[in-house]
Amino acid sequence: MSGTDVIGIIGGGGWLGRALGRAMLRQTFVDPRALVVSSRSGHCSGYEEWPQVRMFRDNRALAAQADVVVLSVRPEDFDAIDIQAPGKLVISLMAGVPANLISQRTKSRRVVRAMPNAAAEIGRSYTPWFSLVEASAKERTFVQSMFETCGQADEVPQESDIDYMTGLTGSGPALPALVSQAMINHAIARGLAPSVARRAVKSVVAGASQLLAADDVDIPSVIDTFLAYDGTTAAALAAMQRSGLEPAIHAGLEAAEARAMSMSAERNG
Ligand SMILES: NC(=O)c1ccc[n+]([C@@H]2O[C@H](COP(=O)([O-])OP(=O)(O)OC[C@H]3O[C@@H](n4cnc5c(N)ncnc54)[C@H](OP(=O)(O)O)[C@@H]3O)[C@@H](O)[C@H]2O)c1
Ligand code: PRO
Repeated sequence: MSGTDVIGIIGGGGWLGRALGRAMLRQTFVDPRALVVSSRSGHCSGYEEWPQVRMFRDNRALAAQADVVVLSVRPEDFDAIDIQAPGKLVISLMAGVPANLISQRTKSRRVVRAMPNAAAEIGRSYTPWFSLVEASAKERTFVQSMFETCGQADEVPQESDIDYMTGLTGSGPALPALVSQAMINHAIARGLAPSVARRAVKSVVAGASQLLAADDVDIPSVIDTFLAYDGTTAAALAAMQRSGLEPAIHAGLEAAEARAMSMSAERNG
């Protein structure tokens, strides 16, 4: 792997493909002349600032030009992707498509499965990744650095970790979104102006996220501190626990994992 490798993103105009492509360009991880992207129409929006990025309709042509192929189409669209990439590094962002199947179809053993999330758009994804065959030190550095252009990343030792984390971190941003929506709904029902309710909740959730993200902040200690204070916050937390918040979150994570596993199982036949 080298800094001059051509990177091709199949589905490079989609939500995640575009977020990754733009992050790599912004962070100068890839030169715009070394980025190729594809869509069914042959045009991908989001790259206007980098006119040297090449756009393809034909995925075989893209794969022929690229040293590294990123698969960022929806899982159900994978069947229509007919590329040969023997010896090339193939990085899939798809949920529920097993690495072995990707390897079989692309004719490459060098397959990595990664699971970024919607915060890639603002450079705040968390991306676990798994390599089907043991990656070389150069490949590891390349993949890790690629995903660090849009947030934090970690290699994980087994593919089942990716299926689990498809829910935990891939779908993860949707969980606080749902909690936020519940808070907004409550505030509006109690008579707050919707604009004030939305602004208040967004501000609280964004502020809390930054507070919790600090390296020296330990989440269980934060909860213990609120409980020990024994005031209104402790009352809220205790009532939420009694109402089954934790089982509800666990059920959500298990449902996402089960969906990822059943998608994989269906594809493995
Ligand atoms: N969004 C997330 O937060 C997220 C998080 C983790 C993982 N993922 C995974 O990332 C993948 C992409 O998700 P997404 O949310 O970015 O979906 P998306 O917004 O629908 O993007 C997929 C793109 O693939 C393109 N495409 C479909 N068939 C194609 C083909 N034959 N050749 C070239 N391009 C093709 C589509 O573009 P045209 O219709 O213009 O061709 C579309 O823009 C999925 O497999 C998903 O499981 C997504
Ligand atoms: N977003 C995609 C989905 O909802 C994959 C993980 C997160 O299926």
